[in-house]
Amino acid sequence: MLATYPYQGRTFSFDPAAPIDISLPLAPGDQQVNCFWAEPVQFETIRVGNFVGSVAEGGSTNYKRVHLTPHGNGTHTECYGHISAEPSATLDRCLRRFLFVAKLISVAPRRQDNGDEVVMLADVQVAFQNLGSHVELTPEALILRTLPNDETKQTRHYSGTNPTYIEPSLAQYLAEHHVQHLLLDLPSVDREEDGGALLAHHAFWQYPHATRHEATITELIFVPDVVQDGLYLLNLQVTSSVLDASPSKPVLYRLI
Ligand SMILES: N[C@@H](CC(=O)c1ccccc1NC=O)C(=O)O
Repeated sequence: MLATYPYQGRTFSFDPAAPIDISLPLAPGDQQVNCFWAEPVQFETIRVGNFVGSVAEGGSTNYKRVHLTPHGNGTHTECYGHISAEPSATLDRCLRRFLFVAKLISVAPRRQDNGDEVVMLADVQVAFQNLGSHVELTPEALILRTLPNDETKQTRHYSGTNPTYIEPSLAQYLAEHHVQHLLLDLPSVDREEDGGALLAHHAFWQYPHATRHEATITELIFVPDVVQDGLYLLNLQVTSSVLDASPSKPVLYRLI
């Protein structure tokens, strides 16, 4: 059974029973994706008096404390609070809608003279054109799958490896075209070590001169090869943490 979704004067259809989860799991141990020198996720069994929060150890319930670093462990979504001192710049205030029309494109980064691998604006523009159908449709969200798309992206330890990032002019272009949400399979839109410049973050949020308060960036997604480039309905879910970032669960539905 198909459901319909209206967008820019058209009616699209999607199958609610066919979700495509593009988040990475949050699990303890060193088999998980990791970046920015974060400690691995930890789930700690709570013990109080005779109580043990582990059914395996004889307790009545599982009851654990979670230790995690949103920017360093797994799929996460952030708002401009990532680069702002404003106390009100928290994701729970910025992200108030959870369904968006998204385009998924695949782009290979280009090696720069200094050895950096960078996703270039020109290549993204070509990929947009190559989508064929719905070329004229400006999406609310852009999902960037970098090539090659090997499975190791799900478990990579990125810290200290100078991972791929995006050209700041690409972030600027997305802001100018009112793309509110950027999702990508990299640890950051900016260079791992850039002296605190964070040029693409600033360009995407137009911070601080014309801050795009509702715009978000989602990092460390993984889009399997079987998912084709094209038009999707994106359901972007986060925790209600009062923080600049949250672990997140982006889920796609193919739009037809
Ligand atoms: N590149 C920045 C650091 C940075 O971007 C960052 C540091 C810790 C956690 C997350 C970061 N950026 C993520 O988007 C710098 O060199 O200061």
